[in-house]
Amino acid sequence: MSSTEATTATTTVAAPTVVPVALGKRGYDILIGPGLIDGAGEELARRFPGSRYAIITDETVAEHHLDRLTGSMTDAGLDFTTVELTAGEGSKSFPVFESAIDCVLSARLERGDLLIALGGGVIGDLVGFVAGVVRRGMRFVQMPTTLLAQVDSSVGGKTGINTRHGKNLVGVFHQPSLVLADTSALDTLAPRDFRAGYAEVAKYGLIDDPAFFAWLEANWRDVFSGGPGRIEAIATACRAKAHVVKIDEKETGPRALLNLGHTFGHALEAVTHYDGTRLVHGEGVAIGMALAHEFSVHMNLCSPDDAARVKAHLEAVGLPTRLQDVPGGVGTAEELMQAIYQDKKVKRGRLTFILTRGVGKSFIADDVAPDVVKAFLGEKLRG
Ligand SMILES: NC(=O)c1ccc[n+]([C@@H]2O[C@H](COP(=O)([O-])OP(=O)(O)OC[C@H]3O[C@@H](n4cnc5c(N)ncnc54)[C@H](O)[C@@H]3O)[C@@H](O)[C@H]2O)c1
Ligand SMILES: O=C(O)C(=O)C[C@@H](O)[C@H](O)[C@H](O)COP(=O)(O)O
Ligand SMILES: [Zn+2]
Repeated sequence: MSSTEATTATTTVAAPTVVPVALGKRGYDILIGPGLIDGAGEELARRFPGSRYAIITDETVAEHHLDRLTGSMTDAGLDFTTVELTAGEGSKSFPVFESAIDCVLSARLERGDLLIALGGGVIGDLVGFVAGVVRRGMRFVQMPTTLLAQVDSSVGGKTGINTRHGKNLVGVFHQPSLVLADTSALDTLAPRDFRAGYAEVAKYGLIDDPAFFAWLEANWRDVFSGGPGRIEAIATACRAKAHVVKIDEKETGPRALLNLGHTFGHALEAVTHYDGTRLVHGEGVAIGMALAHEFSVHMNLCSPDDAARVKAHLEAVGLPTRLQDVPGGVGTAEELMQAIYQDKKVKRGRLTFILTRGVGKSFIADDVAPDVVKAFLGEKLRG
């Protein structure tokens, strides 16, 4: 055999992009790239020697990606148990929270062990909350498998569940110990869920990065088709979020900017009873961001051209932008206002909104007059 024939073919996997979240003792790395689930066992064994794990996922994600993770963890000699929950927003609820806790305790995981959230934002928010309270705080690893989770929910430590009163009303700030964003997991994601996650990507441009928004307008097809722009967009979003979380971990100030589009969006999710067939979070955020720009025009803060530009881009990628786009309707302006009053940004009964002076010029507006918001919503409901 010649030396050329003897050479073993090796697959070169590009090193992941690493984005640090600089929070001192609570700091951690976000690793972004393809194949990270397959290499997770080794990564975990190196970073958390001697630990046991509970992998918590949903049934859809399990079907596509659980074997890759359990195979890798078995190869690395790790001890773990797995829990599969029902997919969808309904799992961010007290009954599912309780049953997840029961599984973790039944497996006798100790405080120093780790939970692994393998899934989208629903699994990440729920598992983070379980980790935050079981034995008064366990460590957890985020393995986000949706675009939304890779660019937003897996980073920053906001965890929690919904109640009939509103979105994310019960939860804790609890930072993960590591985020492994395997971009190849996105290949199995339904187009609707990919689009919904894109709304949160566009959000970073609209908050304070007009160049990123312009880049997305030019490159969104590459992001959707899985070209090199996809990892670039995810890394840009993670860097932006890591920066905001570093300067304001518990949202006493600028972190509220990450709520652009969410005051309206969360109200829409609440009035549609978190029914993911009618509206998913990212779609609510897309409508909410379009409304936030139109409301800013209504308040003479933003030019109609900028609001139209934002709406045009969201519509170009196939996202909804109007109240009328929600199947089955969204109720009355009064019903939406009741939901808006449960927003966590309400201070002493006064409404806070993220408004804008144009693309990439968002700001926090305290004390927005409720009758002006209600009149605006009434106008929008009339079409
Ligand atoms: N904590 C935060 O900072 C934060 C930020 C943004 C959103 N969120 C929350 O995130 C949630 C929305 O997250 P989401 O959009 O990821 O929804 P999700 O977790 O419900 O996932 C969407 C759907 O995709 C499926 N799925 C996930 N990964 C898949 C894959 N790789 N292949 C095939 N199917 C896959 C899921 O089973 C589900 O049916 C909302 O509850 C929202 O409030 C939290
Ligand atoms: O991380 C944040 O801060 C955000 O606001 C990100 C949002 O995209 C996310 O939907 C978050 O869960 C909303 O926070 P909430 O405090 O309004 O529940
Ligand atoms: Zn969001």
